[in-house]
This record gives sequence, structure tokens and C-alpha cells, in this order.
Amino acid sequence: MHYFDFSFLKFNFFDILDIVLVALIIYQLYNLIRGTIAANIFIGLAIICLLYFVVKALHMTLLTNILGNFMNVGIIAVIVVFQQEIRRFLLLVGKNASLQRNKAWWKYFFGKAETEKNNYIRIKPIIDACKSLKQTRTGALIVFAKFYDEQFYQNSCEVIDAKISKRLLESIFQKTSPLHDGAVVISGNKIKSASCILPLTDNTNLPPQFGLRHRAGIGVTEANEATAIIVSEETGEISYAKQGRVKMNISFAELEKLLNKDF
Ligand SMILES: Nc1ncnc2c1ncn2[C@@H]1O[C@H](COP(=O)(O)OP(=O)(O)OP(=O)(O)O)[C@@H](O)[C@H]1O
Repeated sequence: MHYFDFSFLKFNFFDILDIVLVALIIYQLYNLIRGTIAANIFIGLAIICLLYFVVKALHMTLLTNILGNFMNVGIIAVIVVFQQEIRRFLLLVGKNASLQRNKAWWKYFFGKAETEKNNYIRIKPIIDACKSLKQTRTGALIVFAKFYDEQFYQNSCEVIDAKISKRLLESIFQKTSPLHDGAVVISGNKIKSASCILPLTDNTNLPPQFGLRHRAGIGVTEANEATAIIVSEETGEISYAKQGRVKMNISFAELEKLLNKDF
């Protein structure tokens, strides 16, 4: 009879905690890059890494040296290539660690119903404006920034700093308005700026009907802790972008739910 000896497998509490934490970090990173262009880059890097170990095991000296040199600067390459994702990840960690901004704590102490009621008051003018923009087929791009990064937004925007109102949003996106081109950025309880030029996404897997407005709406959510509503001028359809991914043709009930969660 053969006995297997597992005595070399010795785990203590901290080993298990270590594994759980690493799994959580990998899961969060996966969530951040899932469906975005960064996922393809990540697969590319993983293949190069795997190739390195294979050629090393096969003692293929030249390839091992070339890939080895690449691996030596790998961490710098990863930081450069994934700088936006790392930035989002750190924002996520910082946000969750902050008691004030953590909605779960807020709800725990002050009651869910109260928070949702206050949120609905903030959201209503935005939803009403979207309804009217959809009806009149007026193109619009509204960005909700968790943190208003002045450097990022203010360079290309007109500063507004006004109370959120349906009529103001409608007027900004009117085709005859000097501010209608570009995006409106909302942060906290204010329309912070309008006519913002945003970075476009590089994602090549988007529907062909998506032009610059949609690409800018998706791009800003890749680069920042932000979400975006895109109203199509062509079809009146409403799309919602978050973390580089987009939900197309959403209903107003769905929009309300998403804004309640994210805004
Ligand atoms: N980099 C940018 N940042 C913000 N807004 C932009 C940017 N580039 C273009 N836009 C806006 O998008 C408009 C052009 O939209 P385009 O027709 O290319 O978009 P689309 O995604 O096809 O949307 P639609 O369905 O409304 O036509 C511009 O008039 C401008 O307001």
C-alpha cells in the first residue's frame, strides 16, 4: 500500500491570509481590465513571460537572453503600459479606505432610505434632461467624476461650477450653444465644466456606429474614476460607460439605478 506524504504542506493562518489577499488583488485587477484594451496587453505580456520560461527550460540561450532582458525591465514596462489601470486601482483602494466617502458606512449610520432619497433629488434633473435630449435627438456627453481632477479636466474645458439643473443641461447641449461641443463634467453636486475635450478610447472592439462622442465617453472612464452618459444624436439611444465598458440602449429605469449606484 502506498502512502502519500503531505507533511511538506504546512500552512499557518498568515499563509492562508496571504493567498486570500493575493486572490482578492488579482480579482480586483481582473475586474479593472476585463473587456478593456488593457486585457489584450496583459495577455500579450503573459505570453512573453511564459515563452521566457519555456526557452529557458529548453536552454535556448539567445532567446533566453533577449527575453530575459525584457523581463528585467518588465516591472517598468508594466507600470508604463498600465498606468491608467494602476491609477484606477489605487483610487479604488483609497476610496474604499475612506470612511467619509464609503457609501456602505454612510448607509449604515444614516439609513439607506435617506441616502437614496437625497440621491434621487440629485439624479432627477439629469434623468429629465436625458429624456428631453433623447426626444429631440440632441447629442450629449455627461461625465460623472468621482474626484474632480482639475489638471485633467480644466485644461480643455469651460468652467461652469453651477447647480445641476435640467434646463442648464438642455441649454448647454443645444446645437446653437457655443458650449455644445464636447462633454459636461459633473462632480459632487455641481456641473463643474462644459465643452470638455476628453481622451478617446483605443478599444478596437466597439460597434461601428460608435463615433467620437462614444469613444470620448468610454475613454474618460478608462483614464479616470468616472462614469459617462452618452446620448446619441443619430438615434437618441442612451449608453452608459464605466471602467472602459459600455452598456448600450439603456432604459431610464436602468439609468436611474446606475446613477443611484455610481453617482
Ligand atoms: N475628444 C472628445 N471629447 C469630447 N467630446 C467629443 C470629442 N470628440 C468629439 N466629441 C463630441 O462628439 C461629437 C461628434 O460626434 P460623432 O458623431 O463622431 O459621435 P457618435 O459617437 O457617432 O455619436 P452620435 O450617435 O451622436 O453621432 C462632436 O460634435 C463633439 O461634441
